[in-house]
Amino acid sequence: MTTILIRGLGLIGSSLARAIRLQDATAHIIGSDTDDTLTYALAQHIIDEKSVGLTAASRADIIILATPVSVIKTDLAALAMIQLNENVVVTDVGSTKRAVLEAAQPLLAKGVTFIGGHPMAGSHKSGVRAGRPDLFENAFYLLVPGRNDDESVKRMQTLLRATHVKWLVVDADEHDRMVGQLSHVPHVIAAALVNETNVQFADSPMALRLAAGGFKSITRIASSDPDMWTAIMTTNGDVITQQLDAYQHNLATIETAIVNKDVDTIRTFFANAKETRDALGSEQAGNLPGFFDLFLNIPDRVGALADVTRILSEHGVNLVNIHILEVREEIDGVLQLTFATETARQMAIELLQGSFEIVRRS
Ligand SMILES: NC(=O)c1ccc[n+]([C@@H]2O[C@H](COP(=O)([O-])OP(=O)(O)OC[C@H]3O[C@@H](n4cnc5c(N)ncnc54)[C@H](O)[C@@H]3O)[C@@H](O)[C@H]2O)c1
Ligand SMILES: O=C(O)C(=O)C[C@]1(C(=O)O)C=C[C@@H](O)C=C1
Repeated sequence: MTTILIRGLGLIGSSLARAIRLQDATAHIIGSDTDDTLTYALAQHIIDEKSVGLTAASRADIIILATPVSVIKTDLAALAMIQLNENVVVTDVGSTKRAVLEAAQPLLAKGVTFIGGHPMAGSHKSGVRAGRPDLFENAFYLLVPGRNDDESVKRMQTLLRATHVKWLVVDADEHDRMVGQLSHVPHVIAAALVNETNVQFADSPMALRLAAGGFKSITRIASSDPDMWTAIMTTNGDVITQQLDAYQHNLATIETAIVNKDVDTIRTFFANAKETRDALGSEQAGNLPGFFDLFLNIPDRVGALADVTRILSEHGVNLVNIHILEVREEIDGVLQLTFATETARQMAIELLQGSFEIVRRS
């Protein structure tokens, strides 16, 4: 039996737990998080045991740190003070790697195996309820081993084989530069665009509701957790600010071309971007938007819930998750339906809006 301690059972930690569980029913999964999260995770059989802080660390064969990077750093320092299992593998899922590897030095100095990890898949949603076992399927999972140790890397890959990821070993500098451009800068841009739009519409707040696919798709990630992103900005700041400078230079170039009505430059700007973006595709894992929710008022009558699922399945619309948020006797409840694609959610809206009241669209 393998004992696995997962510290932080949010989107990523609970998705890993769910995937491990699918592959290895005998694994003993211990969770460490807030009591609310642990109670939910235990009830849903995502974990087998609740624990506090790092108290279970000494019993674990693998320790997965899946909290914000700031907490991962503190935990790595604390782990260096604890007597761990001789063959333990310690890993993390943090979005930056130089700071994490630096914080792992005292642990490495004690001879403990540490392998930095970063699954390149996720969502703007957070928390244990957002996790799913297939979150990482076909996504890249970057590994930054603390020292050359192929055997430990293989052990970790075996433990996490149910994630069905594509493993890639990189060094910490390379990692932070790549994800800076591909993930961190885009999150800054999305948040800045939303904030600036808010300022521009200060005198007409209703205008934001006109936002269609363009604004929504470029700003989806602005809904991500602020604490997680603060920790990322403070641990990859030098790279991010350099890349933002280059981006601003690019913006200035297109701005000048627009002012000068320089049609050739403007066209080349869009043509180059289209060529690169088209080659990337839109449906590959790690790129998927992840979750599309729909909220319905569900009347307090026998069979109402069954009607919703029947209508959707009759039309081949797949649900990722269904969750009753409120049920009060003789009063409508709120039903949360989660879909994997925007197309599926749109179909569901069309199919259900005649029979049920749609209350919110996130
Ligand atoms: N969200 C993504 O798309 C994504 C993708 C890849 C990697 N990551 C990285 O994975 C890590 C987790 O991100 P997430 O999206 O799962 O976040 P999340 O907010 O869904 O989960 C974080 C969990 O950690 C817990 N936590 C926070 N501080 C804690 C503490 N001091 N003690 C115990 N528990 C604590 C929270 O209660 C929460 O359950 C982050 O380091 C993030 O950078 C995120
Ligand atoms: O899909 C999203 O919502 C994400 O933000 C996932 C995303 C990314 O930027 O692509 C976010 C942070 C991670 O470290 C890795 C993946």
